[in-house]
Amino acid sequence: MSRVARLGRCLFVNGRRFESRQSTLQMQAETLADSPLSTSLEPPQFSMFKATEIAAAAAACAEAECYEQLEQLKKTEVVPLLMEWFVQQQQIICANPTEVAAKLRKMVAGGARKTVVISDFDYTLSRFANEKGERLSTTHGVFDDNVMRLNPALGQQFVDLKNKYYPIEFCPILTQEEKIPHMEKWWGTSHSLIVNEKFSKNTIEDFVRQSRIVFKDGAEDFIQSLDAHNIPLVIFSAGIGNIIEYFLEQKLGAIPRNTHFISNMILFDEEEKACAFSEPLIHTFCKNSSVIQKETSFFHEINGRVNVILLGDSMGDIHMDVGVERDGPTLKVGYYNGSLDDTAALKHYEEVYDIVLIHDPTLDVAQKIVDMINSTH
Ligand SMILES: Nc1nc2c(ncn2[C@@H]2O[C@H](COP(=O)(O)O)[C@@H](O)[C@H]2O)c(=O)[nH]1
Ligand SMILES: [Mg+2]
Repeated sequence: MSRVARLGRCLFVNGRRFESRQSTLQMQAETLADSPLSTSLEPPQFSMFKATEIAAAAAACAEAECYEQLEQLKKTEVVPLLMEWFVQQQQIICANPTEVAAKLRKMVAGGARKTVVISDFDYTLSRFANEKGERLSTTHGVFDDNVMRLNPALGQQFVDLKNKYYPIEFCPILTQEEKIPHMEKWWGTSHSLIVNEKFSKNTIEDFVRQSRIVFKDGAEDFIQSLDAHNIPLVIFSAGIGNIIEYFLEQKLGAIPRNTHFISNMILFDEEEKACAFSEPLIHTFCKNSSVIQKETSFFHEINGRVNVILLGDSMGDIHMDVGVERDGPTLKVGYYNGSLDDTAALKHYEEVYDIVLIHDPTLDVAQKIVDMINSTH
């Protein structure tokens, strides 16, 4: 006759812990009902109940847990359907579908309450080019465009900086370490031009209204669907956070409650004139925990959100999840805006991003992933 005992939610038969829930459930129903429970391992209050009542409680508890796990498994049945859709899309490259499917299963099982989205802004939530293939603006680029109209000499300085440093940023030969001093020089010089000109908050808001920043198709719906399901959105940008805020206010009417920013912020004086930039400087190659203030106000909101969806367009975006304390998966979705002939660059994106989107002007993939997570809870 086997000796059966329960400790909390664990079941022991002859001292050995039973792992499988199904067999546990079956065994509990059959075994506990007629075998004397070893009271040596049972908490004293159990001794007041008859074995049959304990058996029924144990079976019910295991059944509930087993049911919950079966429900969790059912939820993840949607994952193969999404993977099938990925495979059918021309613009999607998924180098390791098995690993992506495993991450998606964990995210679906965890649900919206365990999920956080960390996204770059320039050329990730915003479009890289318009339908004619013309390059659209970054948040810094708002000054390139507008200052040229008001003060051509100063405007040319912004444009010269971009023409000099943008090729360095995306140079396939220089290492990130070799690029960093150039990035610091670019960001520092352009921020100094803005502060020295003492642009007012109103002027900058007008610049945004007249800028060539364009949301990716579906970006408004994506951001609002995250807010509707209480999924935090952390916009981690080496651009200018104020520009992103003004852009969201102008496009969405208000900044959704769930949306938070880690970015370079223009500081204004009492006359609302630009007087400084926030520290530390955030450039393309330091988008990681080293620039996150430890007591960031919204950290309490993302605490416990173990599953991360990371959206980026550059190699500098792949470590934006570093610093979020957790043990869940990060699903990295990368927008590739480069040339299809540049096979080395494309291969590099496939190595660092789980899903690579080729010249994709939409948020469709990210929306499908979030919809799947939301639909199963
Ligand atoms: N036109 C300019 N673009 C700039 C300048 N400084 C930086 N940048 C670009 O911004 C993005 C970073 O933003 P992120 O949201 O994508 O992290 C970076 O890729 C640079 O190309 C500037 O002075 N002018
Ligand atoms: Mg970007």
